[in-house]
Amino acid sequence: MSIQYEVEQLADSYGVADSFPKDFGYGEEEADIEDSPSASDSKPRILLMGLRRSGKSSIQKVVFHKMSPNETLFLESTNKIYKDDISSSSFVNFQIWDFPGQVDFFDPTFDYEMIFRGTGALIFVIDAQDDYVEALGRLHLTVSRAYRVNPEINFEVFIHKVDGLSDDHKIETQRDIHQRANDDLADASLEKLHLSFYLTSIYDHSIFEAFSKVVQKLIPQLPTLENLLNIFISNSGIEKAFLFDVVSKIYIATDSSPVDMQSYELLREDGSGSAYDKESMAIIKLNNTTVLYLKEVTKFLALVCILREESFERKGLIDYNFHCFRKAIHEVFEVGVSTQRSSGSQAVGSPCTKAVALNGTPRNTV
Ligand SMILES: Nc1nc2c(ncn2[C@@H]2O[C@H](COP(=O)(O)OP(=O)(O)OP(=O)(O)O)[C@@H](O)[C@H]2O)c(=O)[nH]1
Repeated sequence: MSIQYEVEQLADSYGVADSFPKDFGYGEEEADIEDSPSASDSKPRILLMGLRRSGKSSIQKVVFHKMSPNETLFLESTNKIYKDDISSSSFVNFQIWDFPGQVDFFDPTFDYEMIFRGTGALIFVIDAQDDYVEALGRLHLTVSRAYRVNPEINFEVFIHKVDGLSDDHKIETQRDIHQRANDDLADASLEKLHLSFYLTSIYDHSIFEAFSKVVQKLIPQLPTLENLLNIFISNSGIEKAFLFDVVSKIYIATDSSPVDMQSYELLREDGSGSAYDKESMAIIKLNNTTVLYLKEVTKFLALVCILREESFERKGLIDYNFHCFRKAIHEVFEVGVSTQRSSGSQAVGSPCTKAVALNGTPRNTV
């Protein structure tokens, strides 16, 4: 009946927290670009690059700073590298570096080797509403340089502003960009360099979905989180479950059943950060006999489940399983973070008191 045994086994057997990156994304927003390479190496970094006006700053503001898409019309051009450390407000403890469109690799003051060495993912944004020939040239130059410095980088191409394109046009644009970008790589004997493509727009859920996937690739605990979600839903009669970053509303993990876009759009309406605390929960009955169930997992993570009304009759079981699930999630992350923060205020005590939220905020668990 319960999942306690299974989740405990899983949490125990996984080398979990040991693999948590030390200094997982902490850094000073105003930190200088000339950070020492060793310090930069330890901070997982997502770079946002692309031509001028392709939409880089808009993406960052909409996903991580709750800017409404219409407000981005008034964004000024970025003239220097803008570093955004989102670790204090979000589970996603990464730095995002928004690069001005005109970055010049041949400028001797631009130490791209140092930058690429500490990079986890490089997102290259292409404006699909514009002529993209120049962007493709820039993409090739950028990824080939980055790959030579650090072949471990995940290369992600956002074919952006697709809200202005018809469905047919979207597919054709993606096919064409995919083909040309890979042809360019083949010509340079860089077949091993893998590019992932996403169709995105800040005017709908697609930018959140794409960012979720980019971030998930950088979370070493992802398979464990997916396993825990699978165990949780199969023992609780739940159809689909997502672990959401409360602030950005990107999802950190989901169970292994397919993601239905309509569900995801629905979920974006929930989990808003401001009034969110340990007691937070929501049960929303949707008129199509489906229930949306939201619970706090950590200060930065919420579990959102979709289930049938009749399954919800066993709410006691679901709540008990959730309790075990939540405990396991805390265990997955706590050791690495508490080791990392051992010089901080929280003491390493019994398993019930030492847990910390995922980005290091001390808190008590049940
Ligand atoms: N239609 C549409 N417009 C977008 C989208 N994303 C961004 N824009 C618009 O594109 C314009 C440029 O956006 P920015 O975010 O300033 O572009 P940037 O790449 O940061 O530009 P630089 O700072 O010059 O490098 C703005 O007017 C945005 O409103 C999108 O998904 N769809």
